[in-house]
Order: sequence, then structure tokens, then C-alpha cells
Amino acid sequence: MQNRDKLIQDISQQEEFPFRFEDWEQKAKETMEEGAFAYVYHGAGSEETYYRNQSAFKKWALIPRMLRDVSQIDMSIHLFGKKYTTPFLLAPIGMQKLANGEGELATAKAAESLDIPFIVSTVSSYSMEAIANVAPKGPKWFQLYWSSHNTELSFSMVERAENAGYEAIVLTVDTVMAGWRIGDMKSKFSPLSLGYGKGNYMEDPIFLDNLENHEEETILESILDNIQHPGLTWDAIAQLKKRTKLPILIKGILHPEDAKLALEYSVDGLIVSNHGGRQLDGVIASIDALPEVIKAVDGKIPVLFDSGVRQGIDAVKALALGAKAVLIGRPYYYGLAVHGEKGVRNVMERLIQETEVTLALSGISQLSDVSNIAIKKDL
Ligand SMILES: Cc1cc2nc3c(=O)[nH]c(=O)nc-3n(C[C@H](O)[C@H](O)[C@H](O)COP(=O)(O)O)c2cc1C
Ligand SMILES: CCCCCCC(=O)C(=O)O
Repeated sequence: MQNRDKLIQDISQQEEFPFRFEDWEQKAKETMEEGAFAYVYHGAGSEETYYRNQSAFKKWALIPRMLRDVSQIDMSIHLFGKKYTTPFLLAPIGMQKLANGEGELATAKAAESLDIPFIVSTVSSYSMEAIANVAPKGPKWFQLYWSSHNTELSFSMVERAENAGYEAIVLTVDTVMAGWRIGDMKSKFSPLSLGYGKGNYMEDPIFLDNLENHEEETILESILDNIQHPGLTWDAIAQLKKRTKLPILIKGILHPEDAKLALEYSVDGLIVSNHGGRQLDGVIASIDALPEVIKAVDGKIPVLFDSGVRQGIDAVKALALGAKAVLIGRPYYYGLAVHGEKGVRNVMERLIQETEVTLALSGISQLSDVSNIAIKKDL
């Protein structure tokens, strides 16, 4: 393990990079256009869930183990037959040109340099092929927004993801329509209507074939029609299974009964998430939903986690509760807004280093032993 004092000295000399999430957030606010920042920052409704996601972590406390050799820490994980160096993934965040002109291209390069899977959103600013081209060695997954309007468009995107070397499909199910986002209403800001999320659509043969004409207004209207999917049911999973050999994960599961249904539908993995408090306000904090889902799944498929992770200790709590891996959302996006590729890398590097220290101080040298730490609520 790298000498800790040296590491801390090195880090303290990188003055352009803030330390805390709140400082990145503040810098992103100063850097980004007002409406764009508000779109990323805010949760839905009265933001009950947005705030609960973070405060809930503080109710969980670790009971660490002692006198274990922690001179070497192995944080690697195995998922769907692949080994990854850390338990982190970059959550799908659409429309990254809002943060930085290089958008997802910068994020993909940073992720590649750290061997972190980047989950590319359906509504990315660049196409999945362009993103794969700039980071050919980086692990990449594709997040699908189902199109009830045109199912063939969903399959076409999945097929393109397979051809471009993506390793898994993440179907997001908590966004059948956009949440009640008062922040965006107040700022009158709609990045999809402004064309920030059209990268994948503009290269899709099915999407292009179905357009009445190629005027910008028609294109954007068609994207808006396709992105809402209120008719989505479990049947989509069955259909998707027939169309791809890639592992399928469902993102946005909170109820243990849905976790059991996912097993019945032979889903390959779950992501416990409430979309960072951006969808249904008033729902349970994601970390509080995790234990029941883990119990329901009973080790049959991997359960991943997101919403509210801001520091290494949050990630370790989720892992100790049974998550196999943790998705990072807003923190890396703010890194992108402030310092582009370097910003994403710095945010993730520090998170990884902090997680390593947290594991070492908890007596865990192999991440697979993380369940040896006890974790209790409401201490
Ligand atoms: C600006 C923004 C855009 C997002 N876009 C998507 C998306 O396109 N697809 C998706 O599945 N989730 C999307 N999410 C949700 C994230 O994948 C993740 O669930 C959420 O950011 C976790 O919350 P946190 O960032 O507060 O930790 C988005 C989140 C934000 C903040
Ligand atoms: C129908 C919902 C579209 C949302 C697109 C991007 C996203 O997921 C977000 O949270 O914003």
C-alpha cells in the first residue's frame, strides 16, 4: 500500500482540486450555466428523498475488526465473468455536454484510466459508438431508456451497444415519465428539448427511418416521445432477454417484492436506486432499501447500489450491507463540470483512496470479506 503520509502530502498539494463533495458542488455551481446546474443539482418535489439519501447514511454505523493484516488491500470485484479493479462504476448521467463540451468523451477517458465501468446513458450527448472509440479499453455498459413508442428502437440501441463492445445492459425502470421537478420548472430549463441528449438517436437507423423529416424540431419532439415509457411492464424484460446475450440489470428497484420478480424474470443483476431523489419524491433512502432487497435476492444475483454516495465511508457502508458494487453519480459529474476529464479522474481517485483507507481501518484487506464488518442502524 502506498505510504499514507506521502499520499496525503501529494493530495494536499493539488490545490486546484477541492476535497469535499460540497466544494466540488459549489465550484460546479460557479462554472455551469444556472439552469444547467439547477437541473443536475435538484431533486424532485420538495426534495425530501434527495436529502434523505445522504442523511440516511449517517444513521448506519460500522463496527470494525482489528488485528488483521491490512498491509495490502484488494478492492477488486468480479461481475458477469469480468474482473474490475475497484467496486465503483460511473452511474448513467445523461446530457454531459451540459457540464463540459467534451461531455461523455472526457468521462469515458477518465473511467478507462481507472478501469471503472462507465454506464453510458441513452440520452448521452455523444453516441455510444463515439464514446467507445475514445476509450476502447475502458469497460462500458449501456443504460437503456425503453421506448414504448417504438420497441424496435430499444432493440436497435441494444444491438448497437453489443456491436460497440458494451458489456451489460442497464434498463432504468424508475423513469416511466420525468419526476415532478420544480427546479427545472422554475428555471424553465429542459436540456432534452435543447438537444443535449440526442447523441444516440442521431446515429440510430430505426430512429432516423421513423422521422417525418429531419428538421431539428421534429427530431427533438420525436426524442421526447420516445423517452417517456409509461407502458413499461415486466414483459419488456422477457422481450429484451430474447434480443441480447448481454447481462441485463434493472436500475431503480427499491421494493423486495420487485427484487423477487426480477429473479422470476431471470434478470442478471439489480441496482438499488431512487435516481438520486429526482423521480418519486418521498421514497425511502436508497441505503435503507438495500438490506431488504439483499435479503429477497438471497445471493442469487448481484445487487449494485446508488443514490447519495459522496465519500468512501458511504460506499463501504453499502458494501457492508451486501451491495456488490457502488455507482457514483453527481460527484463525478461535478468533477467533469469543473475540470473535465481531469476532474472526473480526481474525484474518483480520491474516492478510491479514501475507500482503501476506510477498508484498512475496518480490518478488511479483501473486499470479498467486507461482510466481516458489522453494520448497525440508529446507534
Ligand atoms: C443530471 C442527472 C442525469 C441523470 N441521467 C440519468 C440517465 O440518463 N439514466 C439513468 O438511468 N439515470 C440517470 N440519472 C440518475 C443516476 O444514474 C443516479 O441514479 C443518481 O445520480 C444517483 O444519485 P446521486 O448522484 O445523488 O448519488 C441522472 C442523474 C443526474 C443527477
Ligand atoms: C423520462 C425521463 C427522462 C430523464 C432523462 C435524464 C434523467 O434520467 C434525469 O434524471 O434527468
